[in-house]
Amino acid sequence: MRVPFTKMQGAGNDFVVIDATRQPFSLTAEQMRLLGDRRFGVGCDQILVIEPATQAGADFRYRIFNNTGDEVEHCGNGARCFVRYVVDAGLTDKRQVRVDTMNRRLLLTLQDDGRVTVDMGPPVFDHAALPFDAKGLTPRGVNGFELWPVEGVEVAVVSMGNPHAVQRVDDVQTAPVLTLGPRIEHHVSFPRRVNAGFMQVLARDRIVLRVFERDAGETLACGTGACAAVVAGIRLGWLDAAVEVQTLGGQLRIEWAGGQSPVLMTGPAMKVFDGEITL
Ligand SMILES: N[C@@H](CCC[C@H](N)C(=O)O)C(=O)O
Repeated sequence: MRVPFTKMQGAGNDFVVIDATRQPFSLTAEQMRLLGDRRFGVGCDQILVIEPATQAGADFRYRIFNNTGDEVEHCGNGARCFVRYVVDAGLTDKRQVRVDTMNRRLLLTLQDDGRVTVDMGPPVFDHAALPFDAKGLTPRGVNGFELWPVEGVEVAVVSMGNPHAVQRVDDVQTAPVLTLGPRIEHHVSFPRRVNAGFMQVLARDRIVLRVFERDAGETLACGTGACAAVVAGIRLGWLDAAVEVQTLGGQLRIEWAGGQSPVLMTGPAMKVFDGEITL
């Protein structure tokens, strides 16, 4: 099967984008693993599939698969690349696009400087939503929020549509992201596993973040991870309402006014090349 695709990246988090607005998407999990393989395929952190809208009020539907072939709920950097793709491919002439993911409707705005702002919706702290099973764990309350003891460190748990466990570290460069990340990802308290964030607070409006993503391992940036880290930092009293997040692959701006207000994420989205692969 010949599969046309577009390679894209947002702050170095990289994607194979498949346009399924004209023909149905039919790749198996095995074919997606091959597509995502950096040696035997194209290589990417996630595969993004763009489909026609199925719900009233939406412009498109957007599905996300980790490079393991597992379908997941959300991808923030991918959302920015999605809107860049649909505008550049002429699939819409709107600069504000509404898109449905597995469990959220996102509003995306293409800015004049080429960056994209995504209304990611509100964060969710309900443990069932992550899911997070706190049985046997005693939290430490900080500023009315909780830090949970997991794998010998304290994590804040937040869902941005997908699950995140965020910890504060003194030095993100030397943090044990590659060894502790997978242990947190697979910890028994997270039945559907979790994305593990490591944040260093530089100032109340500036953090450095590394994320060990569920399935994909450490990536150069994780958009939902940046939102989760800033939300956790605000709830814990460490951060202000607008924060610049430095990732390994670029900078994201995250804003959250608290409560049920949506988290806003602004950052880059770039095409790398078009291609075609036979699977
Ligand atoms: N890179 C993404 C998140 C992709 C999904 C994640 N690995 C998961 O399994 O939840 C982002 O930019 O948010």
